Amino acid sequence: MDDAAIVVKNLNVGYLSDYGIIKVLRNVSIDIPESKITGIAGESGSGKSTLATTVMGFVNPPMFVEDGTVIVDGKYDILSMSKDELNKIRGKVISYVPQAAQNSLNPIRKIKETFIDILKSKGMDYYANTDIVHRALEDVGLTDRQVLDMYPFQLSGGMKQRVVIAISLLLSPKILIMDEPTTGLDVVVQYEILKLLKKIQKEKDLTLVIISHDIAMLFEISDYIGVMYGGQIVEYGKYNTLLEEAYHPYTYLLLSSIPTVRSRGRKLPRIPGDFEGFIRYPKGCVFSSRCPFARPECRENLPETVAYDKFGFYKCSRYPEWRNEVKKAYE
Ligand SMILES: Nc1ncnc2c1ncn2[C@@H]1O[C@H](COP(=O)(O)OP(=O)(O)OP(=O)(O)O)[C@@H](O)[C@H]1O
Repeated sequence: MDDAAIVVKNLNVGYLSDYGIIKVLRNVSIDIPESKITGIAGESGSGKSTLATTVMGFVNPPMFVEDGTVIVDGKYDILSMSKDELNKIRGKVISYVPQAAQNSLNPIRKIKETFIDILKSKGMDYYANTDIVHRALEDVGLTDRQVLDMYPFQLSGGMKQRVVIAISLLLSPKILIMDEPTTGLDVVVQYEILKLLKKIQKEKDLTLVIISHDIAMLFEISDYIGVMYGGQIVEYGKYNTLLEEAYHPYTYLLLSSIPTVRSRGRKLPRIPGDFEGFIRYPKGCVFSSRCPFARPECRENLPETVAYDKFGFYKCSRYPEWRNEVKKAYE
């Protein structure tokens, strides 16, 4: 316990595009604790999926890694492993469920055939391993085995998502990364899927990383939260620490902009402006142009990363001064 399941160090990742090189991840470092739920929050385009795919070693053109390391489960140096080596650990040590995975279940193949393909890709025979498949389906609450003889279109969105989770857990990985696991599902089904994920995480002592733009949902389920902005993780820490005392103004503003019953009728703080983009990237703090608490030096100088506890950190050189200004501005 209390070790890191994923260690990312000084990761810089970009894309080759018609406009030249677009550098997206900028010096990302994070230790993700094992046996906990980590939520990675951030607006669309902040680099969440780029981070997840790099951690999985899915680095294919136009994406490229400039430098940095990713160590998984204390021993797998992902970015120096071959495709064959990566294939051996994917599914067994670390699994990944991409965004909208439930929609990419092959529509003309029965669920059983998808399991046959997956096991085959790992050199395993379906019929010799039906017990594993049945257990995986039971784990996600699909106790009726008839589901194996159904086509994806015969399943509801929630059932498809359960199948996808069963596939990702088939070979008992220690780590599961899920990209937007509840997007596109109705609210009741979202709640059921979250409850299921929490149950599975506890029962299997899984390290679960959930990536989403839905910060309210992440705060519901996570033990730790990372906040991404413009290709950086600007803050990481225990969810209740961030909730009670965010160290980074962006975290504070994101949390304050979530409507609650209590805020009804009150004006919510908003985040002014837009991110400059990865081409006209800010020189100093990445959030400085939108930060109501920024000083001229924030625009010029990169903030230090301030670490605390075992895993927490933030990138703001104006903490704690900006907290006093919050009181004057909004409270
Ligand atoms: N194939 C690509 N070619 C060029 N640039 C890309 C490509 N994929 C992503 N990018 C760039 O990387 C940025 C981050 O994308 P990424 O998908 O990692 O963000 P995200 O936070 O996961 O967003 P979303 O929630 O919308 O998926 C994008 O804004 C875009 O500029």
